[in-house]
Amino acid sequence: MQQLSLPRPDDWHLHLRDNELLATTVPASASVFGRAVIMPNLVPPVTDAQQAMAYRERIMAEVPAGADFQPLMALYLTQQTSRVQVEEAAADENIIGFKLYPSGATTNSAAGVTDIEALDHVFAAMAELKVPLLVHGEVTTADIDIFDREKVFIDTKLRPLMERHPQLKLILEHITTSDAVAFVESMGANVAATITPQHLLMNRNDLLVGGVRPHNYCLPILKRREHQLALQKAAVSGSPKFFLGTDSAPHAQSKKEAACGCAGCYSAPAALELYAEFFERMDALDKLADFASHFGADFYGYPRATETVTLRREPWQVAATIDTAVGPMVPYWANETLNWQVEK
Ligand SMILES: NC(=O)N[C@@H](CC(=O)O)C(=O)O
Ligand SMILES: [Zn+2]
Ligand SMILES: [Zn+2]
Repeated sequence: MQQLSLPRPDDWHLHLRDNELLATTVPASASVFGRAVIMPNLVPPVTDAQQAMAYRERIMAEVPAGADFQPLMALYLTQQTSRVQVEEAAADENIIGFKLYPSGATTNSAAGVTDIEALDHVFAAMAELKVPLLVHGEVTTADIDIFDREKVFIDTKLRPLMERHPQLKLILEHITTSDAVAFVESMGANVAATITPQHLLMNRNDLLVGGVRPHNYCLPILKRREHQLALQKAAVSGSPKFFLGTDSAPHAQSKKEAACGCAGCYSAPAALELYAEFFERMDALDKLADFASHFGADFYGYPRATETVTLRREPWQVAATIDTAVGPMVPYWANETLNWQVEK
């Protein structure tokens, strides 16, 4: 196969950051994706509808002419989030749901949730008003090993949460373990998951063998190979519960290549091509359109895209660095080759 057309894909988990960096990050995603869920972990976080609208306007100002890009704003859930805010979110077509960051779990999560159970009235309102809950699923206590944090979160927080709120529409984001796959499969159609390119293409060897590779460092951290295999199987299974969310998370090169490097892979410059690479390696290119363009829209209740994008089989090399307003950035897969290229 030399050419592959699919309905315009959507990115159901994306970090664009803010201000001058938007001139780089928005075109990178808007040139390929039709819709994207915009993560709210700015400093300060995007916690209410007003802040989200102001942020959305800053994003829209950077959408290239001719691109039809729809940012779907996620609001940052805090211990102070109220039922009124859930009602506001439900009434606002530009807001997709609330994002739960356990406090301390990841980049800019300090304002996140410290006591999930204390927010039960908020989750009840979300279930009632059909407002989705997007979850970074990791516990944060020092006694739990970083490689076990997703599984422990599922067992101690998520399963009980779903028992208390069985109707809650929940997306476990950037899943990394066979435990997460099993959890999602064990739940009803109101529970789904996104999977990143790095968790499909890599395991923890790619982070640590032969030297530490900071550009493959993200959270939840890459796991052992058997978990990667479980994610791969889920992605090509044809189950509508698993779909595309890049978690493209740009950090300046100087912040990644540092004594205490930031977590996040900037995959947007090659996002769809990375997924195509994975699906081709799995001999499952026929499943790419469902994963990238159909299942997420179906789950969230948006119409499937009618426009198409075309991938050509024309190997290319991902840039070593990308110049941005905050200095050079090393994209995920830098200097490596990809077989497929999006026609732009
Ligand atoms: N995935 C990451 O490693 N980093 C993300 C935050 C997140 O999605 O957890 C970021 O904002 O940098
Ligand atoms: Zn996260
Ligand atoms: Zn993320």
